[in-house]
Amino acid sequence: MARQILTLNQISVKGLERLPRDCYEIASEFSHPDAILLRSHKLKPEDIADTVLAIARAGAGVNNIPVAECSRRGIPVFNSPGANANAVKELVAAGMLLGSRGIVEGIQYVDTLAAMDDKAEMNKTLEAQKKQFKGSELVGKTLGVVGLGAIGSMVAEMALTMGMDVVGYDPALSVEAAWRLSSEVRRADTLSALFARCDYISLHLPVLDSTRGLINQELLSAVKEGTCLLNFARQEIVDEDALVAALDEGKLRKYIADFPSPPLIGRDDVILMPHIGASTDEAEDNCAIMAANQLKDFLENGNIRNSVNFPTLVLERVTGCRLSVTNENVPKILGSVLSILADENINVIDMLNKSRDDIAYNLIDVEGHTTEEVLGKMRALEGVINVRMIGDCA
Ligand SMILES: NC(=O)c1ccc[n+]([C@@H]2O[C@H](COP(=O)([O-])OP(=O)(O)OC[C@H]3O[C@@H](n4cnc5c(N)ncnc54)[C@H](O)[C@@H]3O)[C@@H](O)[C@H]2O)c1
Ligand SMILES: O=C(O)[C@H](O)COP(=O)(O)O
Repeated sequence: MARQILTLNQISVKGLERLPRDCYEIASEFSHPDAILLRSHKLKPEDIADTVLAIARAGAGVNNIPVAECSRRGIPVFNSPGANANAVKELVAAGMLLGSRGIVEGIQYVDTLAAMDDKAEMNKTLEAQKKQFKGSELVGKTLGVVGLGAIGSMVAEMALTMGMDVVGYDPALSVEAAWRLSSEVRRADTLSALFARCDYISLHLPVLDSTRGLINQELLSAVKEGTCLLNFARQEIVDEDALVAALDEGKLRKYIADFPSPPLIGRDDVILMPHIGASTDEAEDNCAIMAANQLKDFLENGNIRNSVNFPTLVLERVTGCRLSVTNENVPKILGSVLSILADENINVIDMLNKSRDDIAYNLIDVEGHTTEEVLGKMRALEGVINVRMIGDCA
């Protein structure tokens, strides 16, 4: 029977093509889907049917998904790290240029000349007025990058090639991300040290409980006078009252962001875009392909790559029948699962077990076949969250 994939946003066709129609039905309405594929749709716990085995986010941020609830229910949530990083980097480059030159103001001024039909008069007027749109160059200025993951590291690299000095701050930097980073990026030990010395600051960290409102009044009051703050990460990372105060006081010269909000719209010192950081053909394709591939491999093989709540676990198939077991990360459960198989004379050929936070996940390849009754015994064990037969088990 074909698996049903519920799409809650428009997903690039190139990604959907990874899910062949003879094995997958894809639609924006299913009452009992096997999986959900989405972008920024705000997913409520009650909208996740009991049949859902996995959720894939074609994009980076997963703050629109109730991840803790998914973990409790044993549902892996996947994202597509890095797949839209270049798109965001390019928009940040545009944002920095919009912050350094009177581009937006100049364009708006030119639009006011539409009624002037004398070309010579127009030239004379704008040559006289253009001094108000003078800016400064990025070369030699200092950019602070907060969050040096997939996007932040690319933004840092781009700024270096534009002749800027780059300072970075990331207390949770992964080893992989550190290897990607240019040695020319200088390290700030604290956020306030970064805020005190940069002409431009660009945010590239996720919104988490620990980062919500991170850019607060204390930091913004210590910012170098005339700094331009760029936020292409998430609105919630910046405390809006503190931001407005810093702009009103002239501490911040400009705020350039991908997240409009009523108190910010219409201000001369704010440039807002409608959350288009990842809206390029290339990023939409890359994210959808990565998300669909990960979903397919999970549904067909139980493998987990790029999950935000499950451990990475990939096991080559050696038999037709594979079992996946998700359980609370406590002792003895795996032993009990294996005892059930042993009692049934079912031979284990290969297996892998990994844990992450409160979740343990196991793939067990068995010889021959197994039955729903055996799985029922496993499901009845205390601490087992779900058990799935994958492949030719019946
Ligand atoms: N505007 C857009 O359309 C758009 C597109 C893609 C991503 N995003 C946002 O950008 C965020 C980053 O994306 P990414 O692909 O670079 O993710 P990533 O996971 O590769 O990098 C995030 C980095 O932030 C760091 N970090 C975590 N907490 C931090 C803290 N308190 N201070 C400083 N750094 C911290 C992490 O260690 C990591 O290195 C996403 O979570 C998403 O919210 C926005
Ligand atoms: O986190 C992300 O990947 C971005 O915010 C992109 O969101 P989108 O897929 O809705 O454009």
